[in-house]
Amino acid sequence: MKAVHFGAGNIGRGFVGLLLHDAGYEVVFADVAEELINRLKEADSYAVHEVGENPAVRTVDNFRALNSNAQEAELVQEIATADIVTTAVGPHILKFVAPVIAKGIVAREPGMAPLQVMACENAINATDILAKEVASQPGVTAAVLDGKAVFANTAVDRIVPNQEAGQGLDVTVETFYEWVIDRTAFGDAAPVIPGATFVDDLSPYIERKLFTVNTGHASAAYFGFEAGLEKISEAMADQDVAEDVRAVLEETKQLLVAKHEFSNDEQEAYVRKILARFTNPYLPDTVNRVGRAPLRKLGRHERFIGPAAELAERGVVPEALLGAIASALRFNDPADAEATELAAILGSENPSDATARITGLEPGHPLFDAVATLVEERQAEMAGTPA
Ligand SMILES: NC(=O)c1ccc[n+]([C@@H]2O[C@H](COP(=O)([O-])OP(=O)(O)OC[C@H]3O[C@@H](n4cnc5c(N)ncnc54)[C@H](O)[C@@H]3O)[C@@H](O)[C@H]2O)c1
Ligand SMILES: O=P(O)(O)OC[C@@H](O)[C@@H](O)[C@H](O)[C@H](O)CO
Repeated sequence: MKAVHFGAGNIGRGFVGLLLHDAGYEVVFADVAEELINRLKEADSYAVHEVGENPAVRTVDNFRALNSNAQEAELVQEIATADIVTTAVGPHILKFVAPVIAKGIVAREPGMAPLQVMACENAINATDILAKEVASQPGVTAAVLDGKAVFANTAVDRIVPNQEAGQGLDVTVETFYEWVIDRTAFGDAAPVIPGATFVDDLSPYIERKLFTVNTGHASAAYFGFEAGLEKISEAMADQDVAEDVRAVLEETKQLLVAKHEFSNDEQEAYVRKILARFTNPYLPDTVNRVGRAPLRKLGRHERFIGPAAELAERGVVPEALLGAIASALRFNDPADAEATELAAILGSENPSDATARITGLEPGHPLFDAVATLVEERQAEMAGTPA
């Protein structure tokens, strides 16, 4: 069995690659980072260090690696003969990996089992985004894809921080993990991945994950950044930050319980478990990594505006989420390209236009004015004049 995995970064090596390896797949990593790919080509194995409660070291071997820019022809052949394709590249990168995936699908021999494609990104229905990109490639139609590939949405959860320099290919991760996969896409031929959970309806799981783990995580990052703290565990040790994060997760809990079939007690237990994960002192995770790409995180269906908009539509003023959104607007890490772009938008557009551009909210939406007020306040702060 063979899997081609795009993105040999933190979650690629520390989670998806590990679980596919443990499921018996040979993994072909495809990445654009030349040095990383060369290291993978030269290595026979790497170690995944699981830190926290019940620490363990796992070994990943039986992999190969390809540079997806320089070795496209080889990559097409690997995809043409693979059982599975997964990605962990970031939601905005899916459009760049779609062309080679499309070529690989088109090159599959008639009679082969369909390629099973799963995007493992932090976004609602990321695989649908990838499938749409694949289907829009020249020469690819629904008829061409029919029978040659199936696309399944997934939710992936494991905190994998940026790795220390000098660690080589080895990855430090938390012990917890969860990979939930939409079973319905596969008919009766779902892959066997012992570490994954297959469900008939993914939407409660992906929303619970994104609006609890990622909403809470990003809140800790932005509140922590504002407080001048470096690590997520330090942010969570700060009483004010911890209380603010808790308040945000109370609001998303309210939405998730109202919307899905999670009981209040079940969601409360989930929240507590997630908060405990953020405090893991063995995990060197930073507010800069977790807060990365604030424009993506402030998107319409993302971890802040998504739940806040739905609460507002239900007549609830999401005070704590608005506090986190205000904090996200202040994330001005100079090393983050999206933080720079965010500052440029705030510096050049009126509050209403900037709100629409940053969040995708439409004027007239019940959340719009509250966010526009935060935008205006942030603009005044940046200009050094009170709003
Ligand atoms: N790190 C985590 O804790 C975690 C957990 C769950 C989900 N995720 C999601 O997984 C995805 C990847 O996150 P990460 O933390 O591993 O990031 P990362 O930056 O460590 O890894 C991304 C990798 O993708 C590669 N890449 C970029 N463009 C590419 C292209 N065109 N073709 C092939 N490879 C390309 C990069 O070189 C990099 O190695 C994101 O969507 C993230 O939200 C991350
Ligand atoms: O990957 P992002 O940028 O969407 O979010 C940053 C972190 O919150 C994220 O990577 C978490 O560590 C992960 O989602 C945990 O499962």
